[in-house]
Amino acid sequence: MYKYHCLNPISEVGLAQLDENYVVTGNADEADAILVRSAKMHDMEFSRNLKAIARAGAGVNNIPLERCADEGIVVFNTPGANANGVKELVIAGMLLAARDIIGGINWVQEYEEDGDIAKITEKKKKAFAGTELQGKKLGVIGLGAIGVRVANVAVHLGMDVYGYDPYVSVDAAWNLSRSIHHAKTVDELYKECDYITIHVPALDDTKGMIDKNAISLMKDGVVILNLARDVLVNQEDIVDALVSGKVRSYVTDFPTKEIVGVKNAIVIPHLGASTEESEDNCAKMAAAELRDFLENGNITHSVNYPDCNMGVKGDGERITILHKNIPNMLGQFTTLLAGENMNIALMTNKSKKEYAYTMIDVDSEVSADLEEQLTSVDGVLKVRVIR
Ligand SMILES: NC(=O)c1ccc[n+]([C@@H]2O[C@H](COP(=O)([O-])OP(=O)(O)OC[C@H]3O[C@@H](n4cnc5c(N)ncnc54)[C@H](O)[C@@H]3O)[C@@H](O)[C@H]2O)c1
Ligand SMILES: O=C(O)CC[C@@H](O)C(=O)O
Repeated sequence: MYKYHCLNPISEVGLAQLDENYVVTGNADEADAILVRSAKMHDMEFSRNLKAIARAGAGVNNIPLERCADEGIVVFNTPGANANGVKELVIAGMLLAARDIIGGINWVQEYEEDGDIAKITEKKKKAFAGTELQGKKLGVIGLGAIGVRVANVAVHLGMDVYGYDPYVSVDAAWNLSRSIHHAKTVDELYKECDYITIHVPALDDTKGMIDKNAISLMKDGVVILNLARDVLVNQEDIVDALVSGKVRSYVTDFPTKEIVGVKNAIVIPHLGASTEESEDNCAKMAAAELRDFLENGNITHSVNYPDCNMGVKGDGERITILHKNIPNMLGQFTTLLAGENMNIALMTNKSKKEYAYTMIDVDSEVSADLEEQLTSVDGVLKVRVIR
């Protein structure tokens, strides 16, 4: 029986996949796995029993990834599972910036009781007029699950689209419309585009990438959209640019104390992934990743350990070892198994940066003593025997 703990509400459709072998617990310290959305986990202490954290979503900047890796906790995310939801909100954001739809609706509500509303409307509506998206240049920074979808749909809206992503994956490149211009530098995109939307993770080299220097390269009256993370855009610089009129509108999914209430900031309360479909997709993928890891030891879509798959565990026992990616680990493991006269039926080892994972199927029972010896090998972070 495995225990899981939810730090945020997780869609029931996903949780339903955790069958009779799973029970929810309100106590994170006794959980084998944690499911989370945006709850901040940096200050949390993790119990030795915790094996995995699944982020039902894409961004993992709320989780201390390296500390988890050092403590032998595998962190998963759900790539692409909410990308369509975010894409649709980006398009809505562009439309809200192009015309003063929000101002117009608010104005109508003020006249709710007025019998002459139809007549006044025709007089006043010009105050809320705007422009169309067709024919405008859109720059997409980050061509991952969301960026590719936004770029492709913008092409269908008649926009001239520029994409920038120095690390674009082969899959993403295949999915990208051929009519999208490849910006070789982000500065080129800044200089060309009327709308700029950012879809990169919050990393050391992306935090604050849209600052006063970047903004100074952009066209006067540019619209910037940020449905990725607040920290990607320097908050003081964007406020200054809105006040001066250099930036016509800033659409963000991240309310901060600096941006809320600033004229021409369209601030959405982090609704990008808040659709039934995205919530279900993320929860289903997260639950499936956790099950496969807890029951078979397989790792899919981890952000701090390598992906590794030896299929469904058979009748024999499976040893899984999370360890540092340093020389001679496999040699030490196999020597210890040989010392116990154990036959290895199947073995896989994968590494990712400083961390590695070894899975070993054996034909006989793993003793507590062998488990202890494997755990004591220098560089081993966690050993688990799936029986
Ligand atoms: N508002 C929301 O509710 C919501 C929902 C999902 C994701 N997000 C945010 O959006 C981000 C992107 O999501 P995704 O699903 O598209 O992720 P993804 O991992 O599929 O794509 C990210 C892309 O950014 C690129 N990239 C990384 N560094 C870059 C740089 N310096 N310059 C240009 N490109 C760079 C990567 O190569 C990758 O292609 C997430 O990390 C998350 O922070 C927000
Ligand atoms: O869980 C959410 O609502 C937001 C998720 C989003 O920020 C993500 O990075 O996937």
